[in-house]
Amino acid sequence: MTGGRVRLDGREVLAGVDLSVGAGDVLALTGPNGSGKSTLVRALLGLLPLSGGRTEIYGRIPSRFRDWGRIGYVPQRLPMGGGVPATVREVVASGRTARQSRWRPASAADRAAVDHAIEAVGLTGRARDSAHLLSGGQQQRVLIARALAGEPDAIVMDEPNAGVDAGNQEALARTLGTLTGEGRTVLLVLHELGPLEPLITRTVRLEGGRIAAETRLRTAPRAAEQTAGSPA
Ligand SMILES: Nc1ncnc2c1ncn2[C@@H]1O[C@H](COP(=O)(O)OP(=O)(O)OP(=O)(O)O)[C@@H](O)[C@H]1O
Repeated sequence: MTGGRVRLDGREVLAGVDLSVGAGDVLALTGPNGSGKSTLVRALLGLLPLSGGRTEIYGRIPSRFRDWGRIGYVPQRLPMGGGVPATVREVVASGRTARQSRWRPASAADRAAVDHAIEAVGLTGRARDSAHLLSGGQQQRVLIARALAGEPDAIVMDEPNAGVDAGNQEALARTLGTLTGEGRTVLLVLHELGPLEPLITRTVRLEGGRIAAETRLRTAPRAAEQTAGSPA
């Protein structure tokens, strides 16, 4: 994003943000309530229009980007519940659609990816249960599995630890550790780094819709790998 601005209800909620998320980065977006973190994430994904500036996903503006299977988005709140009850497996399988041919039924690879995603978040035993009957922390894991089912290169999570107990936060850290070890890119909105701290490569702090501070904590695993692998 370059000079990204977003106006909501006549108010400038993002006031000129320059942010680049590199391959293999594990970037934590922090900042006080109302500083614009969710707005920034949604604007980066093209879910909110910019009133100024420009943003690109893998080199394309969001309206021209087609390869949505490369991105897994875990929103802050559950879009599920209320409506038709769906099983954990059904919700997770819906995350596979961006990778599937539109006219073909799920292949063995699709089913294996869904099983693998459910296993990664430790919900194999609950796969046939109604997702809306699970606890908040477990529902969060269902949404994470839904994002993982598409085998994305980049995963974006808005406050994955909000309202989640310590045990589930540790479980998320383990799942994310596997993903970052595979060189995937992660963008997280976090109130506090908590158990995810050892995985974070960069923090970016927003205040009043602007970037107030940026810190690099460690080299991104993929960047380190590339440096190590490149000829001297
Ligand atoms: N649809 C909307 N219309 C008008 N204002 C909005 C809208 N959505 C968000 N805002 C305002 O924009 C500001 C930034 O909101 P945003 O949710 O991006 O902040 P945040 O940093 O993610 O906050 P939190 O940590 O509380 O989730 C807030 O002041 C919020 O009230």
